[in-house]
Amino acid sequence: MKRTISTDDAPAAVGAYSQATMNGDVLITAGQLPLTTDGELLDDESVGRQTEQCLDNVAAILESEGLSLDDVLKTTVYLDDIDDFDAFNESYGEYFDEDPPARSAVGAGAVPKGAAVEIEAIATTE
Ligand SMILES: C=C(N)C(=O)O
Repeated sequence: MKRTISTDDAPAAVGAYSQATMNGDVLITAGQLPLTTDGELLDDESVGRQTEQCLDNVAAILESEGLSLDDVLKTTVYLDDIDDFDAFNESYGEYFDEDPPARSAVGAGAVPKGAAVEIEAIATTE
């Protein structure tokens, strides 16, 4: 049965979606923007810093269910500008330096709220 995840340790949704949903062993996060828990959008920061904030938010959601980034099977990354790929990739690699999850990264052309990057993850408790 589906259940929704909500934690104050990650930014609130900016629309009609849950921070994450879970069914059985599988947790799926919503796309995380570079928002702080106070709702501040780090759109003036570098793409590397924005990537860190997105992944900090993913990690906080996972941790609210006793999981960590090590439990991530797959991420999907939306870049406003695919030319930011190398800078994004450098920061991303600091979070997943061993046995990284599968990943898709696309140049989306635009990301909500004018962010440079949005990251979602699928994780499992298994
Ligand atoms: C930021 C989002 N995840 C959304 O608007 O769906």
